[in-house]
Amino acid sequence: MAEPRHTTQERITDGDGVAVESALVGEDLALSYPSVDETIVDCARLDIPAESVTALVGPNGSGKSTLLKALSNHLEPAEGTVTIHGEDLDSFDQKELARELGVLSQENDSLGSISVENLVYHGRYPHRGFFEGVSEDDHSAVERAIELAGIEQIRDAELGQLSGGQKQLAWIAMVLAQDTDVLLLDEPTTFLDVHHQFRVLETIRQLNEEKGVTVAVILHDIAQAARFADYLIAMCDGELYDWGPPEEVVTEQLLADVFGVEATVQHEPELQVLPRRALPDR
Ligand SMILES: Nc1ncnc2c1ncn2[C@@H]1O[C@H](COP(=O)(O)OP(=O)(O)OP(=O)(O)O)[C@@H](O)[C@H]1O
Repeated sequence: MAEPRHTTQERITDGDGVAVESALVGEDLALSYPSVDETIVDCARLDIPAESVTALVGPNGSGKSTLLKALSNHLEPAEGTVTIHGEDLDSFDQKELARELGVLSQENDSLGSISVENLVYHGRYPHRGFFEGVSEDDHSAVERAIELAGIEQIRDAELGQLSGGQKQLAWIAMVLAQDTDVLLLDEPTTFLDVHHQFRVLETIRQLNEEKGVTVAVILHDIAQAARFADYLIAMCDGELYDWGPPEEVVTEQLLADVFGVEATVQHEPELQVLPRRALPDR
C-alpha cells in the first residue's frame, strides 16, 4: 500500500484543519472472523464525525463491511474498542443499541414470508415494550419511512416476491422507521436504478440536514461518494489509507494507488472524478 497522508492516530479535520466531534470512535482495532487466522482490519483510530455524512470507500475486499460490522456490534473486535457518544458499545443491550444505531447490512436476515409493511413495522421493535402494541408514534414513523423510501405501491407485497432493488428499498424503509440518531449503511444503493440511488442519497442528506442524523455509508462509486459525502474514509488492504473532506482525499494518486484506475480529478466547478482506464494489477 502507498504511504498514507496521516499518522494512524490523527483525527478527522474539517476543511480548516479543526478536529471534528465524533459520534463513533474505534481505537486500536484488530478485526477478524472465527474462520480466519489473520487480522482483516487493523486500525489505530477511526472517527465517524457527528451529525455528518461519512462515506467509506475502497476496493472489493478492503475491509469496509468488516469495519462497519464492528461499528454496529455485529462483530466483536479481536482487539480494541468502539464507543458511541463516548460509551462502549458493549455497555448497551441489543434493544438499547438499536435505539441509537440503525444498521443496513449486506446480509439481511431472512424473515420468511412477510409483507413490506410488516417488515417496516419490524424497525420499531426497539421502541416497544414486551407487551405493548403498535403506538401512534410507531404508526407515523412507519408511514414516514414508507414515504421516504418511495415504496407505497409495494407496501402490501410479500418481501420474497420483490426484485433486488425493491427489497433493498424495503430494508432501507425498515432502518428509517427505527428513527435513530446514527445510521450505518452498507451499500444502500446496490441494486437500485439511478432514480432510486439519488432518492436514497437525497433522503440520507435530508435526515442529516433536518435532524442532524450521523451517517456512515459504504459506497462503491467513488465519484458519487466524493460529491455526496461531507467526509471520506478510504480503505485499502484492511487499513485506513486516508480520511478527511472529499476535496482533500480524492486525488489522482488515491485513485491509482487504492482503486487501480487512471483518472482525472477536477475541482471546478465541483469535485468530479473522471475514470479513464484500469491500471495493471499490482
Ligand atoms: N464472514 C467472513 N468470514 C471470513 N472472512 C470474511 C468474512 N467476511 C469477509 N471476509 C474477508 O474479509 C476481507 C474483507 O471483506 P469485507 O467484506 O470487509 O470487504 P469490503 O471492502 O466490504 O468488500 P466489498 O466491497 O467487496 O463488499 C475479505 O478478504 C473477505 O474475504
